[in-house]
Amino acid sequence: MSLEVHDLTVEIGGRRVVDGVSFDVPDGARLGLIGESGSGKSLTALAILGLLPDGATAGGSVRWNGREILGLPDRELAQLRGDEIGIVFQEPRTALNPIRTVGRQIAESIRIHEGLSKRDAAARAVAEAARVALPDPDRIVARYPHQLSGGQRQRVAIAMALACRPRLLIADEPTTALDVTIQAEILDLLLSLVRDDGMSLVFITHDLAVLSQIATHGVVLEHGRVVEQAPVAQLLSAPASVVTQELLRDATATLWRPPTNGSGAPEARGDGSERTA
Ligand SMILES: Nc1ncnc2c1ncn2[C@@H]1O[C@H](COP(=O)(O)OP(=O)(O)OP(=O)(O)O)[C@@H](O)[C@H]1O
Repeated sequence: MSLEVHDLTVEIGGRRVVDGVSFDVPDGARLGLIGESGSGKSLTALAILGLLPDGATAGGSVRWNGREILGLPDRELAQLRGDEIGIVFQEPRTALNPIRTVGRQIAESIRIHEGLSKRDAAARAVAEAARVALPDPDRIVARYPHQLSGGQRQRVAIAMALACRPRLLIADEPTTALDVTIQAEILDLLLSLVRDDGMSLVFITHDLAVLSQIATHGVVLEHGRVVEQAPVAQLLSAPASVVTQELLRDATATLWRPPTNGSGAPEARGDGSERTA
């Protein structure tokens, strides 16, 4: 199933904050949307998902599996989200209900979409907790979000997003709120889950180092416009735009440094699998 975004615009209060963004995500592809804060990454994702804030309007075209989904009724979009398109946001605290156990929340997202009995969904919740490598899944499902670490909460949010095996995952800065070691673990987890299922991925980040670990293709945004789009290996080794050059300079050195190939130019396999120290 493919996602085709064509000439997408978003206006808020008469201001055009996404201005003619186009990109394709073929079945199983992993694409990164990258840019500085305020460049329009989140609003692009929210427009695709039909989750724009009140007062924002979208134009252009978003086709999912050949079908236009921009402007679909809320009900149909809600069904699409969760059935076929999963979402993970930056701050798992806001995605999780503080007064429900994490097992119940995972089970609910399965029940809504698959119509399982409570008992079957509870059993599946344990399996899904194990799938995202939560420790002691049998017992952790009985805990509340505040009893988990930030990384564990993000694993729960990922379990909820992927429980119904969506074909596309949209992840908006899912590791930004976490410390560097946990960030790397969550990236590894996401990459293996996405690969195992052959899912497509749209991954939003402001960090080229993070992008290089998870995506094969990058779309660089500035002021709501695409300034460059290329395989990640090319963005790393021959960034064409000033924006990408600056993103390369600012990439988190603690996680990743471009290896030198003698000429001083960075190398990358571009499949997102390398993690050099
Ligand atoms: N609810 C809103 N009301 C008004 N303006 C908004 C709203 N949300 C975003 N904007 C504006 O739209 C522009 C793009 O915002 P967006 O959140 O998409 O950027 P971003 O690249 O995701 O940034 P960040 O990395 O900080 O999340 C920014 O100028 C922002 O100020």
